[in-house]
Amino acid sequence: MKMGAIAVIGAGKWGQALHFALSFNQECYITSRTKKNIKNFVDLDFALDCEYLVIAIPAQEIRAWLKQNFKFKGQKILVASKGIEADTGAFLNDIYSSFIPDENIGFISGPSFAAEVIKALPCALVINSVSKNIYEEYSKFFPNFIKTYYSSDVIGAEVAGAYKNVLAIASGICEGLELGKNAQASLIARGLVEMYRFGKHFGAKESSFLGLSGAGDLFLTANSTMSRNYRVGLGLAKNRTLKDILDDLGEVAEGVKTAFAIDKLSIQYDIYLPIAKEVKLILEGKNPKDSLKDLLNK
Ligand SMILES: NC(=O)C1=CN([C@@H]2O[C@H](COP(=O)(O)OP(=O)(O)OC[C@H]3O[C@@H](n4cnc5c(N)ncnc54)[C@H](O)[C@@H]3O)[C@@H](O)[C@H]2O)C=CC1
Ligand SMILES: O=C(CO)COP(=O)(O)O
Repeated sequence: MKMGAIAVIGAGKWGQALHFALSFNQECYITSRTKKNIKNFVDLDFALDCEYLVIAIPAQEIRAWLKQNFKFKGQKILVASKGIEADTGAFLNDIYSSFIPDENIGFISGPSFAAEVIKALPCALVINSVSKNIYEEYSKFFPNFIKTYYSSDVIGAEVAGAYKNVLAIASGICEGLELGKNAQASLIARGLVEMYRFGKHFGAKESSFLGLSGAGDLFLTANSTMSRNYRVGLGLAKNRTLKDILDDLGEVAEGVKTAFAIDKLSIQYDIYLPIAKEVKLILEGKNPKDSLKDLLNK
């Protein structure tokens, strides 16, 4: 194994932004399914032999990708994806845990549009891991325009990062329906309560929802057309079909599949999640105006 070497796996928007940021203090490699003209682009085998691996592929692809490609030989993983597996309702940490010991896994969370990170604009992020060593080792790799914090609340970070994408869809719908800023702020605030209720069920800490991973990322994503999930919501409110919206987007909007995962878990564990439920129903074709009426009267 190449000790001390770092590689990013997945050269989408976030993978490329992280590669850019992680190249400030050291050489950082990057790989993806198709060859790209990026500095230090390497093949997958070269990347998998690095001690530090930042994985930025869509949540729904992770299990199959790990099965097909990954062999654990002591690598330290930083998970950059935000989502819950739709088919099973599995959290990403559970998926990674069956391939890699928990002490070798960290999750990066917090408000971070790739388009701003790749311009070296400042932001603050959280590295979440049961092992503080993972935070200490990874935080040294980050450039000085990114401040990193440590948290051991892996499930809190995971839930917050995944749930805010669903709420960003709801917030985009709110703007698309021209319901006004009062409605949008009400939706986001109730969304925060809802995602904490969900997280608490799985043992997440309240502090994660009050900080960068929860409120920070939610306020960012649910207030900006820079968010792909928000733009999905805008399209749904304008009665565009989901297929049409996603074809146009050409990038992943994790909230779409995650809405189904959350709904599955909400039924399985009997957790009251009215906003996520309506997002899932709208994705299945319910008229957003009917969802609004139902939310106001619940
Ligand atoms: N774009 C952003 O601002 C941020 C994105 N994220 C998260 O990072 C993850 C990736 O997002 P983006 O890079 O923005 O998406 P993207 O749509 O720009 O790129 C996804 C990349 O994953 C690759 N990919 C897809 N399926 C794959 C597979 N089976 N095996 C290997 N590679 C595969 C694609 O080729 C593509 O390069 C998502 O979970 C997203 O929520 C997190 C923070 C910020
Ligand atoms: O997670 C993000 C910012 O923190 C990116 O959000 P979108 O995937 O909605 O663009």
